[in-house]
Amino acid sequence: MKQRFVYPNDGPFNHNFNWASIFHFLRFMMPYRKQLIGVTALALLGSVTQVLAPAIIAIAIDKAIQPRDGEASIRLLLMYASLMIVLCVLQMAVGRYRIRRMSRIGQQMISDLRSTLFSRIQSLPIRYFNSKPTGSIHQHITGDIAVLEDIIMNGTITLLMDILQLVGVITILLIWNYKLGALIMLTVPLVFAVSRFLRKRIRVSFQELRAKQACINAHLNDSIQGMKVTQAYEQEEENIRYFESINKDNIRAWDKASALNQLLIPVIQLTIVLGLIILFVYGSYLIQTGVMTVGLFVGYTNYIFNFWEPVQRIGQLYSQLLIGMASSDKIFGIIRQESADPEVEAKENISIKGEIAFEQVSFQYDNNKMALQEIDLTIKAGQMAAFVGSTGAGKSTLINLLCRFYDPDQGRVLIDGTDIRNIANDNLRSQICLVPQEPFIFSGTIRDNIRYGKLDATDEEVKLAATAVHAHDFIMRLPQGYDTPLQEQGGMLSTGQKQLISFARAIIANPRILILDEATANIDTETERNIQQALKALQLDRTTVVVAHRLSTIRDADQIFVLDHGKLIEQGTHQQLVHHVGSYRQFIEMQRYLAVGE
Ligand SMILES: Nc1ncnc2c1ncn2[C@@H]1O[C@H](COP(=O)(O)OP(=O)(O)OP(=O)(O)O)[C@@H](O)[C@H]1O
Repeated sequence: MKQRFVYPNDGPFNHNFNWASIFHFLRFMMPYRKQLIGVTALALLGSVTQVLAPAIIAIAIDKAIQPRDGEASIRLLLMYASLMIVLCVLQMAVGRYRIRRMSRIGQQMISDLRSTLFSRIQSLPIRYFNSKPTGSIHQHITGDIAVLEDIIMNGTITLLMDILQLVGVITILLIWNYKLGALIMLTVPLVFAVSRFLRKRIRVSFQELRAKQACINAHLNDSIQGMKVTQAYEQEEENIRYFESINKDNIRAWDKASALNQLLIPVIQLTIVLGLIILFVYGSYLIQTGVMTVGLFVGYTNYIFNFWEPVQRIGQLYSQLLIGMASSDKIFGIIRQESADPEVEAKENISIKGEIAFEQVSFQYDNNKMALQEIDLTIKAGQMAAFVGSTGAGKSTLINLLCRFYDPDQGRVLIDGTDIRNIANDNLRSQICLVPQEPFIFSGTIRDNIRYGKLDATDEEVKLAATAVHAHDFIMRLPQGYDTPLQEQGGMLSTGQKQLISFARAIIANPRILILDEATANIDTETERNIQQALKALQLDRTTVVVAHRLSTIRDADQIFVLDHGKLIEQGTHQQLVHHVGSYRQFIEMQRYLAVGE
């Protein structure tokens, strides 16, 4: 099927172990070290009982069953049986307690990790989000964390117990009869060779599986966000078909990965049979020659299974560890990312008056195309300035630099004469407020949405802000007024109403510099009038920068800057610019023409 959607892959995971991630993971475990040592001790106890059981059976056969000493044998047998019962009960009790403790520690660790990851994501530079599909970030917070959760809760402790069991079994096998022990383990290199052969293939196949899952996530995200467009263009069937195809790809990738992962099992079963043959041939000889007892022979039979069982589990855990390694690589990769403002302590905290200056500013995004070239402009404190220009001219890019979502490649952006790179981001952003083109509505009430601009605002302040931007009347007409719950993206509100709410949110924040990325959407005349009046209220007593699409909004602007292909080509007041033959005049004429046409 033709690839309709392109979701960037997270990149291959080529190495077996990324030491930086392992180190980071261990550092992350440090606060839990005492609890983990406790759980490890319990695991050790569990393994000891597991390892001792076949030895006790072997001794019971040799010392109590074989001698047939009547009552003395029965007493000994009862003693060994009681020992076995005590060991089993101990193993069960310790196992249950260990699992409960480990789940609690694991949950705490995962909860900490999730919070650390979430707070790191909050402080990442905007550039990071441009290069990542939202679905892939979801995958890290949900899917990758779930993988690590599984490994922390089950994988690590099982691995530890299996290793302890192996060490115990090997020690006993060699102590009892080192020649027989060594012979039985002759097949170990064969298993290693096969697992080495499979390792790379398993890794690649699990990596493919992960990529398919990320693709499903990304497509789900796109489909839900773009539902209106999908339904408007009747693309539902096509979307379902595409989803089914990537869903099938996912199943195929899973089949392949799990088939490869299972390949080790028959090899291990074969080695168990080989081990048993060696034991039966050489063991019988040792019994005949009196070197070995029947009890030890039975003990060896049990230990052969006890030896290969953990090897098989470790083999299967290996692929789980590889997936976990890929997940931890992604998670700690994000945590290691530099935040948008890494040297925050060294920065100035200033009280902003509101003068803005761009000094010889040039900038390009990652696509190497110049978005801004040598921009020089100054906006005095308290002025209203407007950026005008055709689509792609660089207006939003200027705003992005002013909010410090990006830093210029050349030149400086200054506020009150200070380079904004020297102002702490939270200090800067607490005094700058951006009202984006697409007003964002969070899940919550209207009151919560307005209060987002000032979390400790009183109900009265919320009402005052809404009144100032002419939103109060429409809010009061809603059934629950300010307590009307809004779903994400504010589905029940009109575009204009959403915009008024985001204006109220801005005015309640009372910033020194207000940036308005004006909506391009057509709105009715009444809402337009409301918005015009709201804008006037917003501009009082602060510097305002407007990215203007409707030129009617900026007639009174103190300065208008006209951009074209990233360059500043005209500047002045409306009066100055309309009397000059240039781009601004062309825009005005074009809008007049379109308005008459309507
Ligand atoms: N995130 C980005 N990554 C790469 N290039 C970008 C990005 N955002 C914008 N650009 C490019 O930078 C240039 C300026 O874009 P910008 O968004 O600043 O224009 P604009 O004047 O605000 O346009 P519009 O009026 O359509 O919003 C364009 O060529 C655009 O393709």
